[in-house]
Amino acid sequence: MSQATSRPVQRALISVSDKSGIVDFARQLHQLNVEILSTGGTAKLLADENIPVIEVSDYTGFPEMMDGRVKTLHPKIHGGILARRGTDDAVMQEHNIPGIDLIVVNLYPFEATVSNPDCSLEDAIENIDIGGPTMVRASAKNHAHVAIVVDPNDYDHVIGQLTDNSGVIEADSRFKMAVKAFEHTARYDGMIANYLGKIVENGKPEGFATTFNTQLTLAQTMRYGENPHQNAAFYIEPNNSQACIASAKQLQGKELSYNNIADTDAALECVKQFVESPACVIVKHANPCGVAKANTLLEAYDKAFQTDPESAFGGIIAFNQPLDTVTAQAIVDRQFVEVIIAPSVEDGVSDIVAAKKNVRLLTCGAFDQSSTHLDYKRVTGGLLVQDSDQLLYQELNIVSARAPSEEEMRDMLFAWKVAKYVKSNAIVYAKDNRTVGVGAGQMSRINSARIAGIKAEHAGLVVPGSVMASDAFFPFKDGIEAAAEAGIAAVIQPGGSMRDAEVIEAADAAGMAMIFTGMRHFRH
Ligand SMILES: NC(=O)c1ncn([C@@H]2O[C@H](COP(=O)(O)O)[C@@H](O)[C@H]2O)c1NC=O
Repeated sequence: MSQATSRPVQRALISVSDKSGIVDFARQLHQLNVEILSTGGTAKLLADENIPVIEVSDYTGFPEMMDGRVKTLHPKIHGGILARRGTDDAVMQEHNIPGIDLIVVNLYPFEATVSNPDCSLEDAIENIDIGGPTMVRASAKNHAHVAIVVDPNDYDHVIGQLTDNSGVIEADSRFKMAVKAFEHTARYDGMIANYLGKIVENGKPEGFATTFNTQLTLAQTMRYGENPHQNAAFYIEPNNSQACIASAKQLQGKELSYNNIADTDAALECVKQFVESPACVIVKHANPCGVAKANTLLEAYDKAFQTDPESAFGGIIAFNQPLDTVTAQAIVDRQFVEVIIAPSVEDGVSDIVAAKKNVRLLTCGAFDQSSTHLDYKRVTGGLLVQDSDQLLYQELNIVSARAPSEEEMRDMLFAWKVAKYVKSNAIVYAKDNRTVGVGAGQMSRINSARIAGIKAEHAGLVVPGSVMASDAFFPFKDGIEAAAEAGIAAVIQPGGSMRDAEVIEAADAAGMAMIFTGMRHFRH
């Protein structure tokens, strides 16, 4: 942090596009005897509110020109901001450059402008603020002497500082606001580069930008990462309004760990798929180990738990509807759980979960099914970026001789949704809207099928009559034969193998119904 100046603020420059709160703020500055300089639109607003203000054009002797492209870009402004008080006093005097001690700027709304699909390239370019970021960066650089405010939420803090410290803004505050200012301009330039880096010949943005710029904010540092010898932190995206782990509210319990966050994300994203009736997903090590939907949340939880009680121990439980007291009580009475997350909790739930003070209870708000985002995966030396896997199937094509029954069809669609959230190779056995066995993350599909069978056996669940979902096609008929032997009645899979004919033949030989979805759901 640079050495503090203890000079009171005498002069402020205010130039804002987002004018919320500015009138009150400026009025208070005036009452504190701060002289206010301001640009056209802001100056007019303040003058209309009877706040004494000097227009920047009068101050510099230069009119605002070129449709606002040049307003504050003048040595009298930038000298006043950048001058090192004590070091540059003589030169300031020589060129008649008074110091400007407080800069209040927010930028042309580039992000909002380009979020309109009809925005032209010309409009976008005119909304690239030049004078604003120049003042923001200059004052942030010279935070030893100057305070920069880019966030209307900081107006009260600044007034508090000026009032409490006889007109001085403390060094610590100036430094923090300077960091915020550089974050602000970095994000702003990142958005511009992302937008322009996507522009194709017709002047419209398309596809992926030539560089990847994003700004995530530190939400939490952790005691450790995936393992105790790894340092870790959680960064979140700005302005996130969707129901997700990044915006979830923790009502009680220990601090979320790295693995808690990853697993809660997996559980929540899986349960979000079930909209029509109460559903529960229990996740262990990023894979659903029990999923069910039912008439009540309690029944859904009970069925999900029964799939794999062994694995559910220490699991993460996600619900798609407000958590009620009966279900909360059942969880607390029955099992060790790391995290419980639901859109909201009913009255009394927090008191029940409080009996287990370490259990993390989170709410995430109502689900918005329409929200889409990009998925990122770090590889050494790079980042893989893709659309998130939002779709479910391309078709539901009955390829077997026998058509599935209504119940089989229902269970196959249920199992298919779950399989999307199981690490590949994924095999999900299901019956009556609940998982019967889940085989996850195996290097061969047949082994995932075997594991699903073993899981069902351990839980004492009956496989015969269940359906099977496979996240990708069966390369050989052996997977189908093994499933038939276990008593699987119907199979849902993408299809598309070179040996589809053999696979279908094996299903027909076993009297199984088989659906091709035409869409694969690998998850690595
Ligand atoms: N060109 C300049 O010298 C300049 N100086 C400040 N601005 C911006 O003008 C806006 C405020 O304009 P007004 O006060 O006229 O509403 C602010 O967002 C500020 O960042 C400028 N505009 C764009 O670059």
